[in-house]
Amino acid sequence: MLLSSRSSLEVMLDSLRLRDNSGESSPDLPPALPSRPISKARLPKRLIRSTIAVQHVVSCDTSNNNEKLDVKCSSRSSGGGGGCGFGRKKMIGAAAAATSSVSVDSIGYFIRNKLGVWCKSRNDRWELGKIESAVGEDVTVRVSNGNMITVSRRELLPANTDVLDGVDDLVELSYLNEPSVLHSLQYRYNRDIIYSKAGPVLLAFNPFKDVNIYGDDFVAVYKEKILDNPHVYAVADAAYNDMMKDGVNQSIIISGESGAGKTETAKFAMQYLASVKSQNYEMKSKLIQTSCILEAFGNAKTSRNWNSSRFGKLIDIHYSAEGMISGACIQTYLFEKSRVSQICRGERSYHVFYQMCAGAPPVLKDKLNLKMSSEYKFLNQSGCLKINGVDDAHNFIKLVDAFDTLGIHGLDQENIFELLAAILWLGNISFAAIDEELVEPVADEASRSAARLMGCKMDDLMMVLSTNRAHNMTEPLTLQQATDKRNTLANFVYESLFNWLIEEVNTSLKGNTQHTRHAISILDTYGFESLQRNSLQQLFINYADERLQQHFIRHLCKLEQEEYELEGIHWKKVEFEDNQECLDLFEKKPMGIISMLNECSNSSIATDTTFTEKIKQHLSYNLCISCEEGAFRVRHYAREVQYDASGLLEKDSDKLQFDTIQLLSSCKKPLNLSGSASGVMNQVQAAGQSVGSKFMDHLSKLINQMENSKQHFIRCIKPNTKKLPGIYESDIVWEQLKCSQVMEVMQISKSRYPLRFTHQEFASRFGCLLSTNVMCMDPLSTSVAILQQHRVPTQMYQVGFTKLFFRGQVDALENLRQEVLGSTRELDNRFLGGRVLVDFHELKFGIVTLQSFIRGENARREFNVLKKQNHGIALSSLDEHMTTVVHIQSGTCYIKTYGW
Ligand SMILES: Nc1ncnc2c1ncn2[C@@H]1O[C@H](COP(=O)(O)OP(=O)(O)OP(=O)(O)O)[C@@H](O)[C@H]1O
Repeated sequence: MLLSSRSSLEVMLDSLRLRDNSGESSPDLPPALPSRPISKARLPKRLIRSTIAVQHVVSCDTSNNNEKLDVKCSSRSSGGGGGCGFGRKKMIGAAAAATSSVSVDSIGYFIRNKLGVWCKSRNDRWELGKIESAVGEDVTVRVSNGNMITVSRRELLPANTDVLDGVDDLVELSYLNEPSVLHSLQYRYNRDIIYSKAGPVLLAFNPFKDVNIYGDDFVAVYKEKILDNPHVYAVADAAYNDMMKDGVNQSIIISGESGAGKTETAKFAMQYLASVKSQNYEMKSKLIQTSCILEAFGNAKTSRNWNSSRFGKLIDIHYSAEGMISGACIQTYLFEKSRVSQICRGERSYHVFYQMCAGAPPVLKDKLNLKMSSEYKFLNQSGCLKINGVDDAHNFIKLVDAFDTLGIHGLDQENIFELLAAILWLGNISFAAIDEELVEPVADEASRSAARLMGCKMDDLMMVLSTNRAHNMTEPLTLQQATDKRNTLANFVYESLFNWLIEEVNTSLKGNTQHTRHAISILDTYGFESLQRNSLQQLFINYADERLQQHFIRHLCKLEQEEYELEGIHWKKVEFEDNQECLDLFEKKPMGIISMLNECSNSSIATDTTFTEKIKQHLSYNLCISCEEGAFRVRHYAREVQYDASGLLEKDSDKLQFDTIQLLSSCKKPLNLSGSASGVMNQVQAAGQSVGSKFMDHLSKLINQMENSKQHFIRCIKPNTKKLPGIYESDIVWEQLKCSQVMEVMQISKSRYPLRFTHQEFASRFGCLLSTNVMCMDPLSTSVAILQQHRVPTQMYQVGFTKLFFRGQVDALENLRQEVLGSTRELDNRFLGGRVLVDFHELKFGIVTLQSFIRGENARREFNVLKKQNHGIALSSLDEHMTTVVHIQSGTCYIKTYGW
């Protein structure tokens, strides 16, 4: 019964070659992709195959009936593209997938079967209805409120049967078009079901209210697998289990617009991961309290979010081999320090300033000469001091609690508050004119308090704020120069304080590194930003977002499809928008935006204008950029943004004046924050690396870290711009789904093969199920033999050059394997135990002797070979029709039979 080791491989390669040459499927190969079975839903009796291809107009016949349903794709824009060419180009994927229309041939079918359709009403909203009649191009649809709407038949889209309303995974929908996906998500959102799956991606809607689905009880329910519906806890649980099972680092990548809920989602994920093994209570509470400190110092009210994170962060949670938390580490990037001195109308500076002013006890207030927040220019300039429903004084108490939990002791806390107060007083330093143009700082309460709290001499501070000193020359300052210098100093002190705090937090979370085996990282990214005036901060935020989007599509669209192609399996390619061109714009060396910025900000003669000219000269070939007077526009994957060039070079070089560095180094504070910060600054300046190039390196490291881990993606969605519960704005939701290419990811997921084994893995895992001699067969032949022998339906898998691809789990095979292993392990245990072992030897030799009498030499020889292998166990048995040799080695059971 030995199978030839060459034949199946050769046959497969031949058939693949044949197929490639002829363009047709070989009969030896599994059939083309079947429709994915719909698990929860009952399909309409007449099954309609819904192959919606993107980009090109395609038509597919109904597979099970005589009537024809054509599903066509058009590249009609459905708004939001911002009117730019790039935006329209983007519609190729998502919009095309979303506009598959009900064609002429199928109208009759829809009428007869009373099937639902989507059509757009005059106010541009999707309406669900049933076709009443069709005349020529026009179709009359009765929509759900009873009204009749007449639309062109090309504008109709098929609707899913209502059995599919609110499915957990959108991939289960028969029709993945815009209104169907939006309807399904709205159906869930209206019922406070905020999590849904889009294939491998978890969609998390911001409910803007408490939905009571978090906390210890819910953690327990997901830990025990009592619930398995989509939830951030389920994602965290999968990451934890994968880490324990495969011994591989994991990462949870959370993305979405500002205010979409990334930080909250990251906190829930962290809460779960800190609780999954609850023995290390101290580390758990430290980890949870970290958020309180990070948010106080790094979050602020913006126009989009009352608690917006003004930095990106990656939290690594470390685990021991037993799955216990052994420590954690936080990396931050792109901290927005300019917010300290400049805030837009209606926004706030960092929460901690308001918390301190409202909640500091009288003794501390006296020490800091602290006033109400309304008395500080840095805080009152925006006209917004309070946030509805937020108690700053109470949050101050919570912050001090968090400091205590993390072991940041009293003296350090006091120094932190002194520096915060110093910053506020710096902002109140005013300038008096000394002639028509030049100014000097006023020696008043503000400058005295700032100098005292920073620990420097008042005169030194006054000198720095009245002159620029370079190359032994002293130049007086204009009002603008003096104000900028003061603000730069304040921003720098705050940033140094923030960095120092992160280091302190990391020291506290370090734990026992000796016990660390693996880590789960949570990435809470900066959301894409397009403000009225966009400068360096937005340029880098949007570059980072672009880079992470590339990572997202690379993993979920590109690599997956490339693997199918490389493996030579049947696959209908889904087109998606690759943002590589836009990334090249930033990353190319030496002529990308970041390299050119770096070069210009290190040059003494370059200006913002020469920088934009350079962009124009060297990058105009790239379709993603266009230049204007004093600005340039970048066509990002999300939308087009105009960046103001003024001040870019100065912000990118981030240089402190030499006299400012000297001032900071002279500060005598126990924390020596400013001193250590100026040391770092010197190094940076010496290396000549601008903010942008440093950030690009940092981001590359971050992405590499992700690449070396198993990734789990969460996309947060903002249901409305009003930041209110219960409001679902379809166009806002669609814009977010479309930009992030979630539609394309779903298209791929709908027909993907989620489970895959190399031929070797499959053969060694399931070889024990083969009743033929597998020892001499190559892994591919073994794999094919297993699949054939166990009659795995050919629609469920495809055989690639090096791997087997499965549509779903191979539960049946797994169960069989468990049975075989279970019974052999039992034998194993029994035979290995004392007396039984003696019985086994007697039995074994009895069998062998008997066998050699009856069966000839074949099986006996095989058995003897196995017997000689010390690490295995072999057992031979005999029945009426065949002899079986069972060999257990390294946990795998091999069964060979020799027939009569
Ligand atoms: N799952 C949730 N349950 C309840 N409220 C939520 C949830 N997610 C978000 N929110 C609410 O929305 C607000 C904004 O969320 P969050 O700060 O997490 O957004 P973000 O995407 O991190 O924004 P940014 O990019 O500006 O930092 C939260 O402060 C909270 O009020």
